[in-house]
Amino acid sequence: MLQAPTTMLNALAALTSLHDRDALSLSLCITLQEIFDFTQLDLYHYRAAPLQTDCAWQIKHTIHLQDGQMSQSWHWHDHEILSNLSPELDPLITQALSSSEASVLSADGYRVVRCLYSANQPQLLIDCRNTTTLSAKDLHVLHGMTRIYENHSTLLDYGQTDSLTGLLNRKTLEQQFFKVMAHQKNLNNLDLSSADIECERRSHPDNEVYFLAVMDIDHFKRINDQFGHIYGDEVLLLIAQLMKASFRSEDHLFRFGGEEFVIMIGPQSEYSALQAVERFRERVAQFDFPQVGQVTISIGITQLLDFEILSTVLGRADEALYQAKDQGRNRVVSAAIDASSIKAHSPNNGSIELF
Ligand SMILES: Nc1nc2c(ncn2[C@@H]2O[C@H](COP(=O)(O)OP(=O)(O)OP(=O)(O)O)[C@@H](O)[C@H]2O)c(=O)[nH]1
Repeated sequence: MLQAPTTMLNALAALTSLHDRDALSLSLCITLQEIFDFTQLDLYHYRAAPLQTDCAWQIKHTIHLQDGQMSQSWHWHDHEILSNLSPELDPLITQALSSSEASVLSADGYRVVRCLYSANQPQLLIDCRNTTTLSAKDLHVLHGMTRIYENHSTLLDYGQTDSLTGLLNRKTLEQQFFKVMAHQKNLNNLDLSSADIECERRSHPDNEVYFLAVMDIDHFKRINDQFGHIYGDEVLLLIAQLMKASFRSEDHLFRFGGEEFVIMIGPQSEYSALQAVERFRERVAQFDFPQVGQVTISIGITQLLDFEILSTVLGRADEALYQAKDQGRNRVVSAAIDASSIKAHSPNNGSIELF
C-alpha cells in the first residue's frame, strides 16, 4: 500500500512549500489518498464557534474524496446539529477530539479519524475509510505525515497572525484579497459545467458581492494616555474578540496595524454587509471595557469591484472612514460608488479595466 520513499519525500516537499491554508489542506488530502489509496477520505475544518451561538464548536465539511472523485462543500455547521443530522459522524469524531485519534473496524470496513492541531488548537479532522485496518507501519506513516502538516501549519500561524489579537496580520491581507477577488470573479463568470460553482451560485444570488471595511478605534491615544498602554492593549484584544463573535465564519478579520482593523465581508448583499458592520459598531459602543468604560469605533466600508487592486479598495474605504471621523465618529460611512465604475468593472462589459 505504501509508496516508495522518494514519492513520499516529493509529496512532503510539495506540501511544505504551500503557504495558503486551503491549498495546504487540499494537498494533505490528495497526498494521503495517493499514499494509502483510502476508499474514502473526508476533511473537516474545525473551529471554536462565535460567542453568540450556544454551540461550542462548528465544523465545515470541505473535501470528500471517493473513487478518485473529489467534491467540496463550504458550509459551517454547529457540531451538535451536524451530529444529530448525521449520527454516523459520531462518536468517532467526538472521541478523536478528546484523544486526537479514534478508529473502528466494523462490517463496513475500517475507519480512522484524526484531529490535527495548529498552535495547540484543533484545526482539521481527517476521516479516512479503508476496506481493511491499517498496519502499524501504515499508521506510523499517517502519524508522521499529519505531524509534519501540524508543524508547517503552526509555522504559518506565526507568520500570518497578529500576536496580540490572534487576527490575521496585514501581510496576509493581500493574499486573502487575491483569493476573494478570484472567488468574486468566479461567481460572476460562471462555468455552468462546473457542478461545484453552480451549487455555489445557487447559494449566492447575483446581488451578493464582497465588501471591505476599515475600522479605527476613536480617540485611542486618549485611552493610552489616560489608562496606560496595558489597558490600551486590552482594548485591542477585546475589540478583536468582539469582531470574532460578531462576524460570520466566512468573513476575514485583520489587524491592519496600531488601532486599525480590516474586515473582508461576503459574499453578501449590500444591505446585509452594512447591517453586519452597523451591528458590530453598536456592540462595541455598548460593551463595558474593564477600567476604560465606553469605547467607540468608526468604520468606512466599500464594495469590491472586479479587477481592482487592494490599494484602490483600501483608499476608498479609508476615505469613507475619514468621513465617519469627520462627521463626529462612532458611525459607519459607506463609500459611494457611481454606476459608471460598476459598469466599467462588470465582466459583461467590453471595456474591462485591466492593469
Ligand atoms: N496600546 C497600544 N497602543 C497603540 C498600539 N499601536 C498604536 N497605538 C497607539 O494608538 C494611538 C493612535 O492615535 P491617533 O492616530 O492619534 O488616533 P486616535 O487617538 O485614535 O484618534 P482618532 O483616530 O482621530 O479618533 C497612538 O497613541 C499610538 O501610540 C498598540 O499596539 N498598543
